Amino acid sequence: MNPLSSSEIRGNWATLLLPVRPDDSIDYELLSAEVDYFITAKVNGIYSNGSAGEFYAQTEDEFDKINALLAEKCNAAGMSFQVGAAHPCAQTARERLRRAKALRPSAFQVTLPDWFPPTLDEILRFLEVMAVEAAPIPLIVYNPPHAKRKLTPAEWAKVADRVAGVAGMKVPGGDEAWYEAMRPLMTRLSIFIPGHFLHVGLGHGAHGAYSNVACLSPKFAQRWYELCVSDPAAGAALGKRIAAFWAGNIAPVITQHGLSNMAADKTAAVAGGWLPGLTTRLRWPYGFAPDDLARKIGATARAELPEAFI
Ligand SMILES: N[C@@H](CC=O)C(=O)O
Repeated sequence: MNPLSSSEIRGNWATLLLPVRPDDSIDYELLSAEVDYFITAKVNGIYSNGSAGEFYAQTEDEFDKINALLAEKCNAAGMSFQVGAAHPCAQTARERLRRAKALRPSAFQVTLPDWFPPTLDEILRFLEVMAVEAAPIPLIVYNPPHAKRKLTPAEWAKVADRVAGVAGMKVPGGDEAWYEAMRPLMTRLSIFIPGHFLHVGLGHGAHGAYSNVACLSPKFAQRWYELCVSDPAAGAALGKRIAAFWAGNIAPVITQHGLSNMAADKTAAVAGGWLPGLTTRLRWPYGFAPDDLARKIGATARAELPEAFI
């Protein structure tokens, strides 16, 4: 694929959830079926190695195999794709990015160095080097709610000024004041907020979501994004129902059951039922939701959001 510019990175992007067998090995056949499904669903793009792709729990051989599979299928289908070259160790992240460059992704996703919270200078030094390594392929900075260091709007402005290779971000979003502070950056950086707040983010000028709603149903998430663009009022009305379903059913996987964000994403995917064989299992040592919880959430989803299952 060709590298994408910040203004081209928009819409509904699906995360490549890692299918894990009971013995903790990766089910590559199911991974391959998953990529095929996303291509058929005509999502705006696919990305590997977000949290639900479990980038932090892969050997380097596994990283290479997963991303080669994604790239081969996406390059053949003309589907935009991003490679998550993230790793808590900056040196390993740089090696991942170097090896994956030959796969010709549309962009790379990186997280910030993790062990000790980095200063802004350290963050800029990290991103400058990663951007030079990646060029001409741009970087997306994945700065999730649980990151040790969360960038403020003023710090994002410094990143944009100093590192031209950063094209976008994947962030939790914020309130009115946050969107107001981010407004000057919206023509320079692609801003992606959480999937279940897509309607709110788009209404404030954000560009899309690396989407947890696409975990529940990739096709529905795509239709909803397109509705938000063609008919913002109808998109917002549907968005309110999606957000209510999320608050009542998916968020409690984290807030009541004490599981991780990636456990919630996999629970949503199993509830959606679009990839037979996928389970809620995460790689050792992380806990995951029992299958009957996912089934129960799936039944609620079919009652509360029937249009997600047509
Ligand atoms: N945390 C997620 C976002 C989408 O569900 C990921 O990147 O995997």
